This record gives sequence, structure tokens and C-alpha cells, in this order.
Amino acid sequence: RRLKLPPGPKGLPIVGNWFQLPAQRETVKTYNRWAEQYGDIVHVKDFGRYVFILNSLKAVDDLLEKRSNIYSSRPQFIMFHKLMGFGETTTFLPYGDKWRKHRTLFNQQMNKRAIDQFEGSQYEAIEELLRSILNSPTRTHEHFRHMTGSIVLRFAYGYKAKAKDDPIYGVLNSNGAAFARAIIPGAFLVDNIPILRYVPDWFPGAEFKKFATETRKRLQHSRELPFQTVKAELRAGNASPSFMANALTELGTDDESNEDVQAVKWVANAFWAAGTDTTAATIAAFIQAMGTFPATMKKAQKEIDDVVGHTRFPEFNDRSALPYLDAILKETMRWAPIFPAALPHSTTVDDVYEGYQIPAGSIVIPNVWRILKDPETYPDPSVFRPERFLPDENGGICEKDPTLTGAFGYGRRICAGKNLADATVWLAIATLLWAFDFSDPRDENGKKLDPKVPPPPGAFFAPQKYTMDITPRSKEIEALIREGA
Ligand code: HEM
Repeated sequence: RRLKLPPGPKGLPIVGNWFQLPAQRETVKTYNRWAEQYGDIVHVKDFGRYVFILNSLKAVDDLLEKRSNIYSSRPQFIMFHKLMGFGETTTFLPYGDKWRKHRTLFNQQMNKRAIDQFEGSQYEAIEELLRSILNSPTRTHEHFRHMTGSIVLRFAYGYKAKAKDDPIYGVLNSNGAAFARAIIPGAFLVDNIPILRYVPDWFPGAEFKKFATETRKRLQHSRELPFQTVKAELRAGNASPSFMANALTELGTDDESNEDVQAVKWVANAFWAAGTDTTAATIAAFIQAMGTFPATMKKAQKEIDDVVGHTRFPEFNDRSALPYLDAILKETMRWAPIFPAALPHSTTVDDVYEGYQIPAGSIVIPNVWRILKDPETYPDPSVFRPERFLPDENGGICEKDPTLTGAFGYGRRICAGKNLADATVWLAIATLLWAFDFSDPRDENGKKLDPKVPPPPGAFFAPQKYTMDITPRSKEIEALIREGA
């Protein structure tokens, strides 16, 4: 404790830097400004909590990767984690046995063989996407969400969503607004003045308790409804293969007092919560890049035409023959990382790094945006250039794979669904490039989009709403899309 803390902006007594913390505005801009001023590791204080922002690949590698045994917990907030109940989801569990159980369940379902079993539902979802784009090309964002949502639902529960307005979406999304509000540190006073959680519900100013109770109820319903459906199907012997059906069958019980059954329910829910918008946003960023960089799009389409032609849909088996597409996938995740600051980690014991103290319980935030836009690692970072990930004339690849340097996070908390995300995004890239030409992305006022993709205001990169010209690449392809495979 006698060691100094890393440099950072000066705070006020008691509240620390609470007023300067970016909440949902200017997150990356604020972190970058502090990085310029104070260096690779910046310290700020949020009331009594120590917060460290890591601004370089070296710092995240040294701490979140090499010391991941002590940098893999999550900060815990009273409102979000305890009162609303989000603290039980895989993503926000503290490091420990419960979290390990969740990750084991994830790993069993996220290996390549398990994902391959769901290829059929991925093909169905992508074909529906193509037809939807043909019919209403201005509503791509909605189509992407339905596509990724239906894949995740098939995967998690064996449920086949009928259309974009399937009632299950309403149930699973019912907490979106509450989540977005509560995830902002300090959004509720009770987080910084914990004793407030004990004020009676009728007390003036205690509306947060009602808000928390309602959120908790909706969260429980979104876990229960699909669970009860799969349970009934299993008992009737007509359950489709899915994560939940397989896991319950393996456990040999659906008894809800069993801890393992509870874990299965939460993990299935995390598939939805963590896997739908993330994947859809990545695909939206990809077509924005294609519309903005037409030479790259043409080059990729030539590669696909040579391997696939216009008389069949691309398939996963084509992947090894399409190296440029893999490079496009990596470049999409670098160019527009959808979690510009990943998710905050926290430390479980006191640590020392480069002569600075990092107390147990500190919040540690990786500045992913800065790392993936560092010109030392990725020259001309704002340019979408997949070639950076292909072997150069000496056969070496000089630029680091962004799926390993931040786009999926770090260490033991690295994205639990990255194999499914990789498969879905790859299939979307291959099939969309095979099917359509994209051009002239523009915002809602018809203004051309900034090709440099500015950092998002908050902690999640939801590509801004845009439209673009989307046209089928040939009559044969259009006919195939209308017919289906
Ligand atoms: C392109 C799509 C996706 C991206 C870019 C992405 C990115 C991320 C990132 C940055 C994190 C935080 C890692 C950290 O804290 O260091 C994360 C965590 C997580 N992701 Fe993903 N993700 C994607 C898709 C998915 C999918 C499809 C699923 C599941 C079906 C999923 C499940 C999870 C879970 C459960 C966690 C929390 C892991 C933990 O805390 O142990 N993600 N993801």
C-alpha cells in the first residue's frame, strides 16, 4: 500500500473522478485523452473504487492474459448484480466455482463438432436473410438481428423462431432498456451508498427498488419460459437437439432445485443475451465496410466466384479455399470492434505492476479501441485493409490477429461464444458477398458515412443506422435466393 498508484486525472474528495467517468458518452474519446496525457496505464477513482484503464497491448497482455488467475473477476454493483439479478449471468458472475461451471457448460457446446451439428440451422437462417434483403433492402439491421437471434435460439433451445415478430423475442428482449440503464456505473445512487438498499419500498426516492423488482421478474420469466418448454418437450420425447436438451439429458435431471440445472438455465440465457446483438452488429459493420471500400468488395467477390460460382450457395466446406474472406473477417473486427472497451475485469488480490500498486477489487478496463487502432501494430488503422492479415512476400504475417488482441476480450474471460460467432459471421460474409453488391452507405439524412468509423459514444458499437444500395449480383443468384437451396 506504500507503493504509488499510476498517474491519472485529479479527483474530488469522496466521489473521486466520478464526474469525469464517461458513463455512456465519449467513452473511447475520454480514455484516449487520458492515455495521451498519462500513458499506458491510467488510474481514476469512482467513489471508493479503484479503476485502471489499460491503453496498450503490452499492458493487457501482461495483466489480463499473463496474470489472468487474478485479473478475471467482474466488478460487482448492488443495483445491477444483486437487486436486478444480472449478477447470476455467466458474463457478470464473479470469478470462482460458479463461473467455472458456466464456462465448462459453454465449452462443451462451443467446440467445433458441437457447432457443426447446427450447420443446417445456420444455412436456413442465412437463406431467410438473403430473401428478406431482396424484399426490403432498407431494413438490413432488423434482418441481421432476426438472423442471429434465430441461430442462437436454435442452438440454445432448439426453438425455431417463425418471424421477426415471434413473441419469444419480446420475452427475451424485455430487459434491454433496464439493462442499458443499469450497466452504467453510478447510474443508481445505491451503488455508491450501499446502505440505501435497506430503505423501505414506500420511502420517497426508493423507486429504484420497484424498478429492480420488475426487472428481476422479467429476467426470471425470460429464463423460465424456454426452460419449461424444453423440459416438456424432453418429457414428451420430441425435443430437438439443442444446448439445453443435450445438457439436461446428460445431467439426467430437470429438477430445478439442482444447482447444475440452474446453471444450464443461466448459460442458455447468456447465449441469447451475449450472442445476438453482438453478432448482428458485427455483420452490419461488415457491409458498411464493403459499401465504403468497393475495391476490397470486388476482390473478395472474385475469390468467391472462382471457388463457388453462381450456381450454388457458399458452404462452410469452402472456407479453406477462401483466405481473403478470413482476412476480411479479422479486419471487420479490428476496424469496428463492437466492444470498444471489452467488458470490465476486476482483480481478486493485491498486485504490483511496473512499480504501481493495483489493489484487490480494482476495476480494470482494457482500451480495446486504442489497441486495435494503434498505428504501430496496424499501420493506417482507419483504412479497411484485409491484406494486412495475409502472408507478405516473405510468407510472414506482420500484423496481429485482432480476434486475439481484443475483439473478443482477454484471458479467462475471453468471449465464451467466439467459435459460434466466428462461424456465423464467416457464413454471413461469404454469402452476402456472393449474393449482393453493396454501395453508397449513407445515414438517415442521406449523408455519406465517415469511412474512418468514429469511436462509438458508449461501451457498445452498434453501427449507426444507415441505408445503402444493395443489388443482386446476377439473375442466377437472384433466382437461387428466391428458390432456396
Ligand atoms: C461477433 C460476435 C461477438 C463478439 C465481438 C463478442 C465479444 C465479446 C467480448 C469483447 C467479451 C468480453 C470479454 C472480456 O471480458 O474480456 C465477450 C464475452 C462473452 N461473450 Fe461474446 N462476443 C460475440 C458473440 C458471442 C456469442 C455468439 C456468444 C454466445 C452464444 C457470446 C457469449 C459471450 C459470453 C457468455 C461472454 C462472457 C464470458 C465471461 O464473462 O466469462 N458472445 N464477448
